[in-house]
Amino acid sequence: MKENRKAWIGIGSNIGDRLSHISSAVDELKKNPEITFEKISSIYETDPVGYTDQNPFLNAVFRIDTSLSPLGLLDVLQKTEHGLGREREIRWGPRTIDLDILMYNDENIELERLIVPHPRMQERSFVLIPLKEIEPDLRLPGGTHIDTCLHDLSDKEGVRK
Ligand SMILES: Nc1nc2nc(S)n(CCO)c2c(=O)[nH]1
Repeated sequence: MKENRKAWIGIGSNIGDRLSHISSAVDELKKNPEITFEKISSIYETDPVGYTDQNPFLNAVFRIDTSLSPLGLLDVLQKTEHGLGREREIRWGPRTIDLDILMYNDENIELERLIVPHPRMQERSFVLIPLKEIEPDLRLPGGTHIDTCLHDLSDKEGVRK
């Protein structure tokens, strides 16, 4: 019997009917017998960071319980993205749906395909604000309390419920 593991996933969309893309992706993942949704944040409207010349995103974060391995989970997320028409044109560019593994248990993973914890999560209010909603007392990888991390970020006003 495989023991189950916790994973935190970031979801985002900034093309087309963003809300329906997000709810379709969640519905698709909920059908997977190896994934149990435990918590899901509100959906936030967020200003684009990184590549800023694009439409605003809708973002959320959810926690799952899963028997999938990290790469097994990545495969399921990428299949879900492709099923919703995600085309990886510009790496940082607009996308119908984006599913990122933020954390997987307390594991550190450094693979070509997968780096966990997500290397940019601690500098992104569009991740930390929804994450704090579902995990208010979370200590981020490296031990920093999520409030401390959020306090230092300057892009908080770019995240709106
Ligand atoms: N607000 C916001 N900005 C972003 N920039 C990139 S790249 N992405 C894609 C996630 O890696 C986002 C996003 O999801 N939300």
